[in-house]
Amino acid sequence: MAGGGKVYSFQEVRKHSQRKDCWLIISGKVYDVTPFMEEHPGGDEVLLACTGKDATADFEDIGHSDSAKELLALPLLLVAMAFALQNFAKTKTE
Ligand code: HEM
Repeated sequence: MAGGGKVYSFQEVRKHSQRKDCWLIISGKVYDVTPFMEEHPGGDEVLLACTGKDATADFEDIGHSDSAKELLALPLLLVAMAFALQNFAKTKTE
């Protein structure tokens, strides 16, 4: 969550709608997905397309796996690092 438990107005969240500064609203929580943009398996474009609005339906409708949903409870910087490591390991074993 961006800011750990802070309450944001929609106007404030909407200011963060760029590739290098991207916040998403999912199920009433604000996520700073900036560090996750490059590592998101669905790509950064879909994330960008979901800024500045409630992205809950988009997140649900795509049919994310249970493990993808569980990632929402973790700091996205750590999630991004884990994905980067996983991809790096793949390039070493292929
Ligand atoms: C912080 C929020 C998000 C996280 C942690 C996340 C995580 C993931 C993960 C782990 C996958 C791999 C497939 C899976 O396990 O389900 C995935 C795929 C995908 N995600 Fe997300 N996602 C997020 C937000 C979104 C949003 C808002 C959209 C907008 C529609 C989206 C669209 C997609 C798409 C299109 C795929 C590819 C599906 C496929 O090719 O199988 N994601 N995401």
